[in-house]
Amino acid sequence: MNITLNKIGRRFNREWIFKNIDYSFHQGESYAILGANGSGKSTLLQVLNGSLTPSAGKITYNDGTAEIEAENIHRHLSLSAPYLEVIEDFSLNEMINFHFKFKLYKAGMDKQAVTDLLNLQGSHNKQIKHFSSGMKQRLKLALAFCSDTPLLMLDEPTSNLDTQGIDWYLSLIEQFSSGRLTIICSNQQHEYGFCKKHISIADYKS
Ligand SMILES: Nc1ncnc2c1ncn2[C@@H]1O[C@H](COP(=O)(O)OP(=O)(O)OP(=O)(O)O)[C@@H](O)[C@H]1O
Repeated sequence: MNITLNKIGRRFNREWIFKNIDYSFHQGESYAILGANGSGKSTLLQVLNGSLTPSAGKITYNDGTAEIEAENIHRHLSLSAPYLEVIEDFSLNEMINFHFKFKLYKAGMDKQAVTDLLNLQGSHNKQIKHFSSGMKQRLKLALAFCSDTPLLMLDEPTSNLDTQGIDWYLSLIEQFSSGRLTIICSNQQHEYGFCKKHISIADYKS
């Protein structure tokens, strides 16, 4: 999947969060969207994933053979973000079943492999509302990484993770990001150190 931004801007009421972004994201590359708290990283990610419309400019998605409509881009992407909720009343088992009704497993993965990856074998029937914040974060990441989509979008991927969790996240990057277009919103170097391309929101304020 390739994404092309042509003079993209987004405002809330009268306040422009960013303006005039001309940029191309390419399949197989990893990008970090960087900036201070409140600068507009999540807003840009939401524009990129089709959940917010741009206030100016044009966004184009192309899978290498054809253009994809913005309203259909959600089928091609996996997202992990603080504002993306898991279903608290579901058990782990139900959450995994539910998620993979809409997405295919990455090659070699199935429900057992996802549970093994989470290291939560004893928690199949535990309700997600009883998970710790770190366990919930691991679940969101595992669902995103293990879904067979060309686009992987991660907003603050290591929030609520301890040192071990951060190493685990980096191992998922190694194992599951190859060949995908990966876009990460972050202001923590350990989350995006492997990204070769950086987009600084501060460059698009005027
Ligand atoms: N729905 C909304 N209505 C009005 N303003 C909004 C809305 N969503 C975001 N904003 C504003 O847009 C700006 C950018 O917010 P955004 O969440 O994109 O920043 P961020 O860089 O991701 O921040 P953080 O690092 O704290 O997560 C902030 O000033 C925020 O208050």
